[in-house]
Amino acid sequence: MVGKQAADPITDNKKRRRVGFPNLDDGVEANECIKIFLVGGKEEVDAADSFCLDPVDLNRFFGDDGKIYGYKDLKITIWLSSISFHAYADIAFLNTSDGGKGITDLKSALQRIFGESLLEKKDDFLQTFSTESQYIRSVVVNGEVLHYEASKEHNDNSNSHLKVEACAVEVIRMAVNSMPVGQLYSRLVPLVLLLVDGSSPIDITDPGWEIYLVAQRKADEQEYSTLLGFATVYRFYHYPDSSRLRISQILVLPPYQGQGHGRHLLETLYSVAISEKVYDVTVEEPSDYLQHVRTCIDTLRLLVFDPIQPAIHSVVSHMKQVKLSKKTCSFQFEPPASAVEDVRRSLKINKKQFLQCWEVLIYIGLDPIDQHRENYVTFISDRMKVDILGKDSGTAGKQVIEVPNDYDHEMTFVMFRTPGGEVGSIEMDKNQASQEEQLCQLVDERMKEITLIAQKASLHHA
Ligand SMILES: CC(=O)SCCNC(=O)CCNC(=O)[C@H](O)C(C)(C)COP(=O)(O)OP(=O)(O)OC[C@H]1O[C@@H](n2cnc3c(N)ncnc32)[C@H](O)[C@@H]1OP(=O)(O)O
Repeated sequence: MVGKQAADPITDNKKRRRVGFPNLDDGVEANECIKIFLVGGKEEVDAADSFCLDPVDLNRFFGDDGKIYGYKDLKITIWLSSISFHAYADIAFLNTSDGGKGITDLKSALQRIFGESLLEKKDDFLQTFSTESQYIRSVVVNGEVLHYEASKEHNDNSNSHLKVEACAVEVIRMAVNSMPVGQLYSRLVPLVLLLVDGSSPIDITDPGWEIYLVAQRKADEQEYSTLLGFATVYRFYHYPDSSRLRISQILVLPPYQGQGHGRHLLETLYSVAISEKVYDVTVEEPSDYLQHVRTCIDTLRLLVFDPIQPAIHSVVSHMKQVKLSKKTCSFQFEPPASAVEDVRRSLKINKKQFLQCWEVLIYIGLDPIDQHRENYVTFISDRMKVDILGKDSGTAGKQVIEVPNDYDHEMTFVMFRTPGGEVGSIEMDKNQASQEEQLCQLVDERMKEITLIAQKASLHHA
């Protein structure tokens, strides 16, 4: 025995290791083993060039660590119909074994995303392309058509079945708390969960919710065949006799993004707000890209809104003539209260959004910006300081501290006042240096956003 031990140490070590850590299962991240395809017909299921979705984060549906356990070589392929919004999951693996972390219940995890629209049998799923081919049409038949836009042909590289060819695109408005519409929304929930960051489903029984569907039909046909996108909007009461519209979720299906449908949907919502004399329109936690599209639209609307042109002109000419110092200046760079009110009343743009656009309007007014860039950056930097620190940001005894925050760079600062306003000078110097650095970084980012929006807006305005 002694001789054998001495002769075969490797085998023995291996055995010991196995006893210590029996079949340890590292699991696999949901993001790595699940692929979801959006398909518009039977023939696209299993086809090599189907349209693959890019979900924000699949891991969040799978436990605390986002992992799936107990499967060897797991591959999950999900087909999501863009006709009826049913889904089917093809789950393939070599074998299952409990490696200490159990065997993940895939069916219930997938149901948390896809709910009742997840069908068990592939044949049933394939059948929906014929049995439910008129699904969208049957839902929107009683809807109110708000907008007509003859769409152009797009020569992009997207999947041919999902491409919007010569067709008519309309926005159709419906209350969510009616049977067919509530059911359609329920079938759209998986797309909302997968593609709208941080979203959760709306309450389809609440009469305050409306859905605005972007639907397309072929030019030579009367019936709608494809849903391109949608927005859910809540109507809040506003004292004494009006309402506010809040856009909660807006989604253009990925194959149709970047073709102007999001823009048209927002423009339609604004025209509803204007014609129904609502107080204003707000957007619930807009993503960066939606905020970009929204600010492009609003800037274009503001560029042709006469009542505010004198106020823009006054700020622009002051900025062209005077060198702004970093110190506080008595000139009023903000839009006057009357302009804020005119913009809200006529265009339904709320004050916060107007201030975002105001910066772009001043930038465009200074064109060509080069010789006024320094002044403009001071203006932006001062505005950001006020946003972050409050009006009296120059006062001693206030500091900015950084707070981890997943949502918004601009919210990562908190101001606090130290007791008696006294802070150790070395400590203060360090903090101020890093505050300055961080502020510079935020100003840089904001300058990039403004430049991009100004370029787009000038292009469309010209
Ligand atoms: C409150 C919330 O819901 S936050 C979450 C928002 N939703 C999401 O993030 C989900 C995923 N994203 C989406 O659904 C969409 O991308 C949206 C809703 C954000 C924007 O909708 P889209 O249809 O993609 O935007 P749209 O096409 O109108 O405008 C985007 C770009 O297309 C350009 N465009 C406009 N019209 C056309 C056209 N006819 N042809 C080609 N491009 C066009 C615009 O100039 C714009 O370009 P830019 O980004 O370079 O400025």
